[in-house]
Amino acid sequence: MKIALIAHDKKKQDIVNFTIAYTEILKHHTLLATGTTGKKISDATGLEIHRFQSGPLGGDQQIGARIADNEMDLVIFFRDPLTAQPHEPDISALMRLCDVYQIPLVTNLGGAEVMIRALDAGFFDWRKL
Ligand SMILES: O=C(CO)COP(=O)(O)O
Repeated sequence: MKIALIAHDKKKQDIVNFTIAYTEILKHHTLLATGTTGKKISDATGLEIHRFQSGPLGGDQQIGARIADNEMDLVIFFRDPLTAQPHEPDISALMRLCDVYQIPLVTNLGGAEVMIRALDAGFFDWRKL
């Protein structure tokens, strides 16, 4: 599966910890990320990650484009709900496209914990249809 990994600055340590914990599952998938998030994850885990631009510089939109092209199966996006983001329209657009194309989206650690187990259990096989 093609999985997007994104985290706002105050959530980056959370996504690093999450990917360390689930490296054994994630290494079997194609991983893509916004720039800074991807660098932190690959430095911490050694996972191979395709990195787009940083979020504020267009990375969210690049991931949105992949969704529109049916080239993304899951979006794990650790959002910071307590800090205003200069690129909020890009973030909204990315989440909107997940809804347009029925792409599973989780926006916090709790959702990600459930989704990664579902992924490992084969619950994403419908995406191959
Ligand atoms: O801002 C982001 C998502 O909206 C994340 O971008 P970075 O991973 O480049 O920090």
